[in-house]
Amino acid sequence: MTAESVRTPLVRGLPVLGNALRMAKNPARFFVDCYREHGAVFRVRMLGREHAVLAGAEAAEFLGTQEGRDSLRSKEFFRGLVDEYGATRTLPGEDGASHKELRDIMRRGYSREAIADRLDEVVAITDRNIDRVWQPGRPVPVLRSMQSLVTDQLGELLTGASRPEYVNDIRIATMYLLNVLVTRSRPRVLLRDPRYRRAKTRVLQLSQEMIDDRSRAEAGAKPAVLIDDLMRANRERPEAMPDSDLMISVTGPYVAGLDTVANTMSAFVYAVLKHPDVLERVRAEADDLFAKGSITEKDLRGIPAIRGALMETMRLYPIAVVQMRTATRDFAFQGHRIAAGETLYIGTTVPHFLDEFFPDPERFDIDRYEKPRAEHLRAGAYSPYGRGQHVCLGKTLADVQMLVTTARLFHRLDLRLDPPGYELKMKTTPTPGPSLNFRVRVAGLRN
Ligand code: HEM
Repeated sequence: MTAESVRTPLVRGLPVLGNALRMAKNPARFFVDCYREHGAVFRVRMLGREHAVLAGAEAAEFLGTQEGRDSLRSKEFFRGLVDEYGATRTLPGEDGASHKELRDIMRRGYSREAIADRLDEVVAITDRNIDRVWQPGRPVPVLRSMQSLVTDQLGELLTGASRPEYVNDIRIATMYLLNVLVTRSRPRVLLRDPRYRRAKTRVLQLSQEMIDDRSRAEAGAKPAVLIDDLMRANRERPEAMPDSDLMISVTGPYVAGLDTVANTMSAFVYAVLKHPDVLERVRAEADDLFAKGSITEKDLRGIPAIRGALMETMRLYPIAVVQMRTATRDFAFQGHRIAAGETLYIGTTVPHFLDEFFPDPERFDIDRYEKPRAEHLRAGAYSPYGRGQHVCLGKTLADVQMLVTTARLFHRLDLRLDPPGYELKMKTTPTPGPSLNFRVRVAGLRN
């Protein structure tokens, strides 16, 4: 059988809508079910458009190979967003040398360096949010509270100032941009919605404010590596970072970090509260971690239960279920022919749910990641942060942020599900995560 002769199956779906409803309901489950039924390569239809899907461990590995880099690109998926903001390019939408140039400008700002020496500040920001929102006796809407907390943290760490007054605008603008322009799961006409127009204006205002504030910052101001590096590039190499691109780049941490981190930490709270044995271990470790007051990055190596619970949360509740790409040329994958110009979903998180990689995959088992099991280390098995050249630039920062924040919440608070037997409902746009009505009750302060 020649490579070109393998027929790629088309997943059955509804007229016009295709597979959109099934996918919208539970994207992770949808791609796993299709993989089980059709194998590693199949086609889906969404609202009249057909997309090829490469799924599983080999597809995840493919993203990191030279052939993968030469055959796939991200540009088309971010073009609409770049145009909407009058920019020339944006990191996730560039490929090859242009992508490397932007990634090099932003690498330091998004690295662990941005957070490593500031863990006590992360704790202090978490505490001020706990004191404001997570009060004993009160039901707490988890996702919204996490969104405020994350905005507060990322603002301080990456841009030098917290801007809680913009959290709703960032959230609304990001939602419309991802749904309409990136995933294209909603019609373009929605960009005329006054709610979006207002949020967009406010986000542009936020960008300008951040740039102006940082220009005026005096010596001794809090470090903000990312915004400083972006502004230096704008001054010294305006061809690489023109004003228009600076405006969109300074809000990058919010767009990339707000939903992803808030969703993941909300799912973490649910999963830990749902498993009393895990809760006990998480609390014990968190209490030890904060027993001596100040914490360092080294201390985070000694919290295997919290780390395991976070990794398990990211396995079972992935934020980026697939990576979207366009084929730059004709190529073959496992005998299936993909034509230049086709749009593809790379199902990198499908192995998260497969027994051959994670035995008893539905079980929330926080000990999978320690040696000798180390189930995540098998080739292509675990990809919560994506794969290949666009792999999450903020992943180390995000890991540290989430470990410290969740440890602090469980150290300080006696949280309970509200109601006690609550079963998590998920939202799927703009990114999958716990629904807005997920609440916990603060039964008391532990510390
Ligand atoms: C739970 C937390 C997070 C998850 C699951 C996550 C996941 C991802 C994934 C899957 C991608 C790749 C998308 C693709 O290939 O198309 C990505 C890219 C990116 N992420 Fe994250 N992310 C998280 C948090 C953060 C945070 C906190 C930041 C920074 C503040 C950040 C910054 C970025 C950037 C800048 C990119 C673009 C990289 C590039 O295109 O080269 N992420 N993230």
